[in-house]
Amino acid sequence: MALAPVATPRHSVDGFVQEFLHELNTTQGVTLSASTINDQYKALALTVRNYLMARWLETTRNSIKSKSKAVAYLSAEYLLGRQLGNALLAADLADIAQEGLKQCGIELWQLRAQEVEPGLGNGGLGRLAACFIDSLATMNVPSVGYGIRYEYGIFRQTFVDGRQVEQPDTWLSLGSPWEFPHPEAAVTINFGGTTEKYTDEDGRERTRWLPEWDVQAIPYNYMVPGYLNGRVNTLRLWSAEATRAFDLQIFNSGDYARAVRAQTFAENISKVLYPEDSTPQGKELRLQQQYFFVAASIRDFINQVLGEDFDLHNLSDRIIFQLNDTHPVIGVPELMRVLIDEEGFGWDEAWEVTSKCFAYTCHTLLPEALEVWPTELLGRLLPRHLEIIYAINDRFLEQVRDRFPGDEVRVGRMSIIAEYPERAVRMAHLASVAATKINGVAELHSQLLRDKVLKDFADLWPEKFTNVTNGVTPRRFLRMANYKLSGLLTETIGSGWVTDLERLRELEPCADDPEFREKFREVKAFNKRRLTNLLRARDGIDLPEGHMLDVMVKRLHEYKRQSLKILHVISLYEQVISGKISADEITPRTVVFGAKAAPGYRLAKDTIHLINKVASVVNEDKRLDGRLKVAFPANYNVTLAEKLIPAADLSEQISLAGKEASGTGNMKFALNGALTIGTDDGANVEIRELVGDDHFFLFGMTEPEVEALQAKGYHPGEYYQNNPQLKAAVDLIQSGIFSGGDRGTFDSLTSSWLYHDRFMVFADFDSYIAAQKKVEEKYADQDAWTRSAILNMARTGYFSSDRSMRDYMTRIWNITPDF
Ligand SMILES: CCc1ccc([C@H](C)CC(=O)N[C@@H]2O[C@H](CO)[C@@H](O)[C@H](O)[C@H]2O)cc1
Repeated sequence: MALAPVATPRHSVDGFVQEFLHELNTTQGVTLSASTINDQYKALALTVRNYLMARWLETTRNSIKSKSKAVAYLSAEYLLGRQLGNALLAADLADIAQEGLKQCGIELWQLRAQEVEPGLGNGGLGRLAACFIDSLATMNVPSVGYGIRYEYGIFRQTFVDGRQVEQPDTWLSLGSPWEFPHPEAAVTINFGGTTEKYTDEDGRERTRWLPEWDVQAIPYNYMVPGYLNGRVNTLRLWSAEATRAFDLQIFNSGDYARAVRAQTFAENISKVLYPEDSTPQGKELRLQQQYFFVAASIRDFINQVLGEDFDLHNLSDRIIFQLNDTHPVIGVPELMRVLIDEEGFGWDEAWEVTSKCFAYTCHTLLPEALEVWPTELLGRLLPRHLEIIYAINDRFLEQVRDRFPGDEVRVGRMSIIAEYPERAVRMAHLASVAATKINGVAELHSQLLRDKVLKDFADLWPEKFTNVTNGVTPRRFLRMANYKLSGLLTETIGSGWVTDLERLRELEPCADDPEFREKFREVKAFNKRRLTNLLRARDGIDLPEGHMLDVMVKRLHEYKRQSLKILHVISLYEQVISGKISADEITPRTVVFGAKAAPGYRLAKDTIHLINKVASVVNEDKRLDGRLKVAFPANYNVTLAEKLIPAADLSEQISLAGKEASGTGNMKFALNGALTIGTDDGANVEIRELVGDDHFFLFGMTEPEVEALQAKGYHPGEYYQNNPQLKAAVDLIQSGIFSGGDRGTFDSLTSSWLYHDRFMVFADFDSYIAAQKKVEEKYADQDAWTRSAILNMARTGYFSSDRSMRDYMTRIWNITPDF
């Protein structure tokens, strides 16, 4: 008996209101008059879900029915941002909801403000994953995102006396209306124990894993709606629960704590996101998290999509697992274990399949960010996987010796197993051996991977290496975050740009149109007023009228050089209070920072402290006549980015060349009509090539120049001694003026600069200051500035994550969208 397809509510104000009130009454169990904002928000979310449900079920049914190849995006992080606005957009419900709610006496923006964003990521890598799954859905690509449903996401940042203090991220405290738990599809995940050899019924020598303990991986599904295309893909996040939640015997023996210990122990696995984004702490729980979600995802895809009668020899015809950095690479020995130990494949048979099922994206250039797991730890937690990794390595090193006979130094360098300082597994080497394709995230980055970080592997397998420059979704970071600009774009070139961002090119002629420039400036002014209202209400920060907004928002890390930005501010301040320049020589500017520091990253936290202390002095010093301000709203996240980026005039992308793999904030700012001051690093290079040198403030050493200076020997103290402006700025910090007269407060920072300065802040200082002069000169000519801003927008359509997905499909996945 054919079931009727799920009814979608009527796409009208009445249909919407009816559905909303129905959800308010039946699901929230309240009347409109008695409902709280949270009730109304929940009911609205449920209503929007209902408009998307039919297409979600349809998409899921088709993806299981279709025999076409799909992508499984494996990522330990997804920085999703708020869901309501994006769902309203995808379902083309924003206007209807606005009107319908108004009829109910409710303001849509108030309900949107009720949503706590799922902060299931640290920064660039996590947000990129979120942009990518949005593009995969909008481009009709059969795909599923797999990850971890952390109970606590990235910490909430507060400032106490200018210092970062972390608060737990209780994003689930009011429940999340966007998740669909499926405990019936739980997967058992094993840990610990030993392995044993045995002879199977066919007399073959086999190995089996005898795990010591296990947990349940419970899948929670999230909708990933395509933009106005009737498709809804799925994001499947795993949550850990104890297999035996409660031990009644132990409870009855009165040892209540031990009775529930298994539960707490198990739950710990998906309890909290590790807040580091570049220096792995090597904690066992982190490895448990990685194996937990990857093993569940592989088993889930085989069970739920392929089904038990699927011949796994053909697995690579149906799936490609994209490894979002090395965090999910334990999936390689896991798939080998499943094929050999559970499916009875021989080694070569299993490797034949496995080595066609994975692709690896590297997101970093910092050696310390490359994960290595001590064999002691990995062997204790996953004894069978360590055996398999050793076997993979043995066969790999045979290949290396064949190709480079007698070159044992190379063998040692390339081995998946490091012997020093302790025996450990190099996860980037394992990924490079197993992956069909290895890509960096910007052209310069991919080149540096080939020439340096993974050179040995590029020499061995040049065909494996490719590049896919990052991108950002134009739905969230333009259409939704900057709706005033979107309106101007659509009225000027039509609405096609939302799914075909290169269409922005059609705006180029508008740069020479004074009328359009005026409209563009009105939009920017609107966005600035909106930000001003937000920061006043959110942080008690007052943004002065008519200032250039100079914005630096990204994780706090020495290589990103927030220190260079604050030294610029301190230098301007020093010159005024020392009378070298008068305040009116300064272009009215507010420098806006947004940045979280990993809790254990001392110098990063000291930099936050310095920035806040400089702000509290500079913002109150009348001698500046209010022409230079510093604003540092706390808890920078996706929601704040959506308000900050559209309001920005100047985008700070000032990392030391050769350190930032790509950057994605740089793309969001350019697309929202901000000009970039930046080094030739990461994707800045490609942004500058596309927008043109006249519309980009380039400064600093190039990557080869950095290498050369490093090789020659870099002595930051000399730059300090020989550069009076730099010296005056550093001395002002050491004077104690920003620390209530205490001269030593920032010694950790100033001494790290004077004696190490690993990221060459002093070496690039002069060039940076000179570029900032050019910024001031250009900003004085608002028409020239606006013209450049429009050209930045018109020429950066390339940085759509839709284009990135097209590149992955053609260069790595060999997949074509479902049409
Ligand atoms: C602690 C282990 C660890 C190490 C590295 C990472 C990430 C790879 C760091 C990260 O987010 N990298 C950023 O990835 C972005 C997306 O490709 C790039 O645009 C940024 O340049 C890069 O820093 C997370 C956690």
